[in-house]
Amino acid sequence: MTDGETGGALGAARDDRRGDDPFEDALALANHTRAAATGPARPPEPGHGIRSAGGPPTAAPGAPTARGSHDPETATGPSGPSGAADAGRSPASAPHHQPPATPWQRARELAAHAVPGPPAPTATPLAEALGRTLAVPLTALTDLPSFDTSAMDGWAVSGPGPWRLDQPGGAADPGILAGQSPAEALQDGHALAIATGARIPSGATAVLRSEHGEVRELPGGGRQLHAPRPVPPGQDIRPRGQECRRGDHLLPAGALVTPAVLGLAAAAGYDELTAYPRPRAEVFVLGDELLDHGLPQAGRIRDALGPMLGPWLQALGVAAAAPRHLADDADTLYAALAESTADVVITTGGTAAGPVDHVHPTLHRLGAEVLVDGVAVRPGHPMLLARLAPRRHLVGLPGNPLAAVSGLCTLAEPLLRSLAARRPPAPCRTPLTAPVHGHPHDTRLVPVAYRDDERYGLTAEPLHFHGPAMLRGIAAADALAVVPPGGAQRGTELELLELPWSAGWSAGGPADRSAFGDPFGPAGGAA
Ligand SMILES: Nc1nc2c(c(=O)[nH]1)N[C@H]1C(S)=C(S)[C@@H](COP(=O)(O)OP(=O)(O)OC[C@H]3O[C@@H](n4cnc5c(N)ncnc54)[C@H](O)[C@@H]3O)O[C@H]1N2
Ligand code: MOO
Repeated sequence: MTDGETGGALGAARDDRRGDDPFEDALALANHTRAAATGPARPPEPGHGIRSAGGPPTAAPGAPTARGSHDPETATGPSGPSGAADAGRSPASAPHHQPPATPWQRARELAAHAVPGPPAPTATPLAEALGRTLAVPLTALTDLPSFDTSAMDGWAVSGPGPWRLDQPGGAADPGILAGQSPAEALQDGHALAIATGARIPSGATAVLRSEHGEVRELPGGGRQLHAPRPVPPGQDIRPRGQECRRGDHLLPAGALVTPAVLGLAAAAGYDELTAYPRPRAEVFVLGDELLDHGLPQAGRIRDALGPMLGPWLQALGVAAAAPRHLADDADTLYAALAESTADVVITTGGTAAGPVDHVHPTLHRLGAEVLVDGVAVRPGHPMLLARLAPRRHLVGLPGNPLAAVSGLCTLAEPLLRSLAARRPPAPCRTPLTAPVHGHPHDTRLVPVAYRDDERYGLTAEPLHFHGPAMLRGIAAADALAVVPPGGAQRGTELELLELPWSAGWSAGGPADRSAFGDPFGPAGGAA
């Protein structure tokens, strides 16, 4: 139903809303400045038209050959003209030829293999290594612990008790503290106060915890330490090399640098790690209707994608520049794409063939190679992937927000994962708590939340509010369920694409059902 939404009097509304608007002005200024700074848009290289590598080389038998159930007119329109002659033309005058949609799984593979591999690894200071992938194994640069260490606050003791308490600094002597190097050996029958983490003096055989010892004054002066029971040798001493020996293999190449890996690397003596660079992404948010603050008004709406995509990309280990809003203007988009040096440019909106949908014509004008032009997935089927230069790609996300999420997970995530040398996530299949309708031909991605089921363990509950323009479902979700054409019954184990921040809980919480009201009828109704 929502596939058939139309833009209506969009063009007319757009003229009305130009006016005294600070965001509009800032936008215009930013784009103007940027365009002016770069001079006239670079002309395309002669003979470069749009080169489509798209098409589904492995289309499943019986797969749809036009773009799903969409208007066949748009699926069979003529190819646009190539080269400079069509620069700046509106899509209305150069209709985009829509090739067959690529099957969803194939689209993900094409995205993952769009680059031959990650760029060369670099030495990366620990503070910048989070989220990168190790290019070489992590081996210990030192024994850990690197010296025999007291595991408790108490006394280092030598031999069986009782022990004469050494207090070279007087009665208030704190003994050996962490960070100090005891110079003198402990004599047999002697004890010395020691703190957790302090280096064990040579000659010590064990540590007696402070709560287990009793200090008694001796009649002739001095003090004696008593233990209620015998202290086994080695008690509460962490021996040197207990965790690892210098040169031990700690983690393999390909491991993700997590906060815990940073901690381990620091403990093992590293100041920098040899890791693959973070892919650099730039996000261009298209749409003159978008506001960056306040309430929607006069036909204009808030930009939901700018605030979402930066952090989402960061969660994927990407260095993402602050999203830039671009005016719905072909030359502005052309200049921004021609100028960008990012590994991956992500555009939002403008992928369809509406009056101000400039993505296809601009790729054409740039001579980009379109690798995926439409995917057999709902929502988000107008998504696209193009090669701007040998190692520079563009992912065109549809403007509808959940459709954009679908494009992000389908095309951007595998591409960025390959660039970052990240491993694919472990396959995750979970039974559904409720049936989900399917699209007749296309894969569907449906937001689901994890639920604990007494009988089945971890299950996935399909969420409502999953229309292409809605984020309410995905905001409460842990994952997107991959629903095959035709749908899935309750209890079916479906592949899940986990959201990058998912940790088995969701914003609504298992007990709160209020987020899952029903504007669409049955759970998981077809988008
Ligand atoms: N004649 C046809 N029209 C449309 C088709 C089609 O096949 N034939 N496909 C529809 C589908 S499905 C989608 S998805 C959209 C994709 O359109 P675009 O990528 O060109 O996106 P826009 O037209 O710019 O915007 C679509 C929709 O999303 C809103 N939007 C855009 N950006 C944002 C943002 N940053 N935050 C929030 N909302 C955003 C925009 O206002 C529109 O409502 O095309 C359909 N049309
Ligand atoms: O159905 Mo569109 O692909 O709104 O996402």
